[in-house]
Amino acid sequence: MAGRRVVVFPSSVELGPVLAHLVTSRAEKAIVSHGRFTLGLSGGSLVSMLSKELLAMPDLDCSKWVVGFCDERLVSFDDPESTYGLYKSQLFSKVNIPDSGILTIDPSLSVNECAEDYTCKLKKAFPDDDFPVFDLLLLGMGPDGHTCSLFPEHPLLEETKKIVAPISDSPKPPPQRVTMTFPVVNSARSVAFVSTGGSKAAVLKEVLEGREGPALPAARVVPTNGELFWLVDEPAAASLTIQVERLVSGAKL
Ligand SMILES: O=C1O[C@H](COP(=O)(O)O)[C@@H](O)[C@H](O)[C@H]1O
Repeated sequence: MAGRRVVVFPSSVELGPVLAHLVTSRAEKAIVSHGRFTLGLSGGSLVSMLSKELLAMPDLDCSKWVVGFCDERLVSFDDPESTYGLYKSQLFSKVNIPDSGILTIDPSLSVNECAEDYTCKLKKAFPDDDFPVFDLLLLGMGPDGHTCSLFPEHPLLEETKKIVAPISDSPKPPPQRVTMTFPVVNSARSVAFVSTGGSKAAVLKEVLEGREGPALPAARVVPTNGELFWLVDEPAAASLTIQVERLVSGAKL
């Protein structure tokens, strides 16, 4: 597929620094171009890898970053399932992102109100866009092929109007979440999936090489005008037969 780069690393040890460099290089470019860097974060296994690798970057300056969440679980910020809560303790408390630059959900609201409230926050942060155009979205993929909180065979896969949607029946706990929709994901200037470990091998093959039946959610991420990276380790890539790039540490994307 044109514009998609599948990049395989021996392990997350080599992948991590390349991911951090991707983030900071897209940040520099965005700040030169339009004065700020808008970053969408996912939860799950990404949180600890990204936090560790960004904190290891020399002279990290996040003062012009605006950070949102690709999806968020509707739990209080001190719940171990809260994606914001995890980033707060592992990253935000240690870098200079202004509080006003961190766009959080309001977990005290009902799931529908929460999605509306988060939609308003994104519209305010992106007043010129019909669908927010993030400079970079970092995505994960579950072993079922979900990304954000967009799950296989769920009606939300067909959402075309909303920026943020509520979900009350997430098959992965917790059941109540809010999620960016595909129109937002596919409007981004850059999208990078991070997928590691042998538990992702079978689904990664289906997502990247196709399958019988409807495309899995992660396969529906095809940025309209943006670049798409799949950063994976050897165990996750073990079943792939497509051509991939193999990189080691020090590589730059
Ligand atoms: O529930 C979620 O899962 C996905 C994938 O997580 P991973 O631990 O398998 O990498 C994550 O991207 C999403 O943000 C999260 O809410």
